[in-house]
Amino acid sequence: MADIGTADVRQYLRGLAVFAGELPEFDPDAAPERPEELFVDWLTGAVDDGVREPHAMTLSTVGADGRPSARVLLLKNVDRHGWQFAAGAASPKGRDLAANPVAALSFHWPQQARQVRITGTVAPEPAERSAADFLARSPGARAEALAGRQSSPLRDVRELELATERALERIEREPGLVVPEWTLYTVRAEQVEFWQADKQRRHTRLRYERVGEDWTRGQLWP
Ligand SMILES: Cc1cc2nc3c(=O)[nH]c(=O)nc-3n(C[C@H](O)[C@H](O)[C@H](O)COP(=O)(O)O)c2cc1C
Repeated sequence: MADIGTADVRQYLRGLAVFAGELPEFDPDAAPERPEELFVDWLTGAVDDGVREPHAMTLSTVGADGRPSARVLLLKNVDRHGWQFAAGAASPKGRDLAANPVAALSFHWPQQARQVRITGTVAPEPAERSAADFLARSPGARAEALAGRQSSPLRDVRELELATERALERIEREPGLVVPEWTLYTVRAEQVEFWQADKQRRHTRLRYERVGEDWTRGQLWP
């Protein structure tokens, strides 16, 4: 690991590689009519190139106080209805979404120097779909959700250990148990931008914009 003092960080960052390696082609004129089709194409390309956790994305929300907040989540599904993720409704992000049902999602696949940016409105799915998502999680992940209190201050690690242990026991006793606040959310995209880096900085940007149930698309200046 490099040993750098804080005074040298600027220089150190300047020396790091960006858009290294071979970059894929992106022809915006050949792009499909719908953004979810291109998204799945890029996602599978990221998987093929060995991107770790290619389905991890940054979810940005806005709180009741107007302040933004961002964190990484896993994508659960994408289809013509939108991009889905799951989270606790009582968590800070769940509370943000209740106050302001809008969000931005961003994906970054460094091996291909690609980025996808999505903005839209967010709606919870019906309880039975959220329950199905919950039951598909591993026992450990279900126990974590059952223990609850996500993002509240942890004063004693033993309290967490005890709560997780109890939650795991309960899940073993009641395998069909569902945490009601576990929610599958769908982002109904209004804009989806596909960004492909170019080593010469002539990046290619294609933005889709929703028009009812259809989409228009056009390129943006880099
Ligand atoms: C790769 C990765 C995947 C994650 N997936 C999820 C997820 O699917 N759902 C979730 O609630 N939190 C997930 N997290 C944790 C969140 O980033 C976050 O710490 C947590 O949800 C609390 O966020 P909040 O305080 O803004 O509500 C993930 C974190 C990482 C690094």
